[in-house]
Amino acid sequence: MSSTIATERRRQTGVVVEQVVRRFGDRVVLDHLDLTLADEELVILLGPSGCGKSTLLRLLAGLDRPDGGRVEVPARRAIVFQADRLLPWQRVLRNVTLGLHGPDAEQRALDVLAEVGLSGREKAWPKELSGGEAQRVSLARALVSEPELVLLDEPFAALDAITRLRMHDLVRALRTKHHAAMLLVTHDVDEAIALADRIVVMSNGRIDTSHEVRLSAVDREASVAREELRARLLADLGLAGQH
Ligand SMILES: Nc1ncnc2c1ncn2[C@@H]1O[C@H](COP(=O)(O)OP(=O)(O)OP(=O)(O)O)[C@@H](O)[C@H]1O
Repeated sequence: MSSTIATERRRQTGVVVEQVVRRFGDRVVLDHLDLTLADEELVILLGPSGCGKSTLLRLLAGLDRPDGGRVEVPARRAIVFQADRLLPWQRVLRNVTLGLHGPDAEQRALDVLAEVGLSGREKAWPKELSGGEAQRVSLARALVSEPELVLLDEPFAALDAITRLRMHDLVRALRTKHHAAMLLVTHDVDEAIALADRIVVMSNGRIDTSHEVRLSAVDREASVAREELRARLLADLGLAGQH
């Protein structure tokens, strides 16, 4: 495999990461990592702290470049971070329309704010929002440009448990509507099981496909299957016996 740098963009959705290497000084954080995402697939990326999950998302977002390997991503991408990163001096609506062009930009922003349950809050300032509302604005901002790929870096980690469950329902609803592929990083095994089409685990700078899990609605609803999967994922993360 050659290690030429070739970050390609293409029209289709879906993602191909092939033999990607990223180093920081002497430290190899991504070590010939492979990952693909199919069109409209929701993949959850689990992995211990510091293993390189955010580094991979930043590469896919185009915020960083690999030292080797190949990254193919769709042209329209959006990223949602753990902290909302809203502009505090702009109202909610303007935070969503930023970077949008065209006469229908405002209407599109209002529509997507309605989808995330924030109709009527468009004139609020970010500081007036709860953590859950601010993250819903972040989701609206990500989705308003109709991305083919949405990257979510621990988007709900700072929220309380009930708000987090509501956000899971919202993500499921938004997926049906927007048809984007999604790659979501989390430390929360239950969040992974609740949302994923496929769960992948990263360790030692790679994703080991022998540990990946595909989930059907049936697996998700059958409590025995869910408990087995939970135990297995915790073991993969080196957290066996913890809850
Ligand atoms: N710009 C940078 N310069 C130097 N080192 C970096 C840089 N970005 C990331 N690293 C290092 O790369 C490693 C992986 O970081 P990364 O943030 O990708 O991990 P992570 O899996 O997302 O961790 P966490 O789950 O704790 O958020 C860390 O050791 C980090 O210090």
